[in-house]
Amino acid sequence: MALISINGVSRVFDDPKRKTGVIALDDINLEVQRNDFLCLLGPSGCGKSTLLNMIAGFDLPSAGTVSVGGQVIGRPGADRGVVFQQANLMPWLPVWENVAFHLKMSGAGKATRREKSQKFIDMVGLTGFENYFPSELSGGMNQRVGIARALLMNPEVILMDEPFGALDEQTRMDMHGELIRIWRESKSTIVFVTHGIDESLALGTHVAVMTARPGRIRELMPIDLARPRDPTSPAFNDYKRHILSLLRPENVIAPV
Ligand SMILES: Nc1ncnc2c1ncn2[C@@H]1O[C@H](COP(=O)(O)OP(=O)(O)OP(=O)(O)O)[C@@H](O)[C@H]1O
Repeated sequence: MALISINGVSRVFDDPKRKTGVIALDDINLEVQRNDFLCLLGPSGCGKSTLLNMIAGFDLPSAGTVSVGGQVIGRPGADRGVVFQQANLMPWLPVWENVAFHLKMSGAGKATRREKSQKFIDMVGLTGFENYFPSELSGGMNQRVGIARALLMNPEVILMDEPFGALDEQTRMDMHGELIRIWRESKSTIVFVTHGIDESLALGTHVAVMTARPGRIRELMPIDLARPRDPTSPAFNDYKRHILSLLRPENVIAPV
């Protein structure tokens, strides 16, 4: 059985100003297996975040269902960890307290929080920075704290909404390598929103290409590329050309 099942999901937002509705998602059907790394790829406004928010339980479909582990999602839960574009850390708390934030909310004592956070601080490569504050860290390091915070709850699924969108190119590429290592070590299942074709091909075991207005899945493709992935390889560029043809069907690039 798939870990995540999205069945006939549509989402219509009211637009009271224009007295009409915006069809953000139209009849989405997708399955994500345990340990998949699915990238949701598409142009701005195609409904990627809306779909991710429904898996997270922040929003509900207008029609259809989203299930995780066989349970229909109706609200957020500890089985789903979320990482946003901004790490949303508490600036007044050191790294280890930010990582253990959800444990504090559930009433765990300081010694337990400190101990449990260490494994994940080590996993994201922040050993030695436990007592630093977010303002003392780079953007990439702050995102690592956000990832460690999501991992600590041992979620079934990690949901990431353009988590590296605000990082420079070099840091983003470094973070791709780190995330793949973390994904393998933690044996997690990841759904990752991006509008970057290269990013989706660097990361995904699968890429779901979406089209805009109304948002639909144009194609779900398994990515059969060895890791570490080489963005200059012919196979990588074959995938890229195919994705471009899906995103811009009127503008197909001839093979070279
Ligand atoms: N709360 C809302 N109320 C009304 N319309 C909304 C709301 N949230 C999203 N939309 C609309 O739904 C569509 C999809 O938005 P969404 O943010 O999911 O797209 P996206 O693919 O994640 O875009 P981006 O890459 O720019 O973040 C857009 O047309 C957007 O304007």
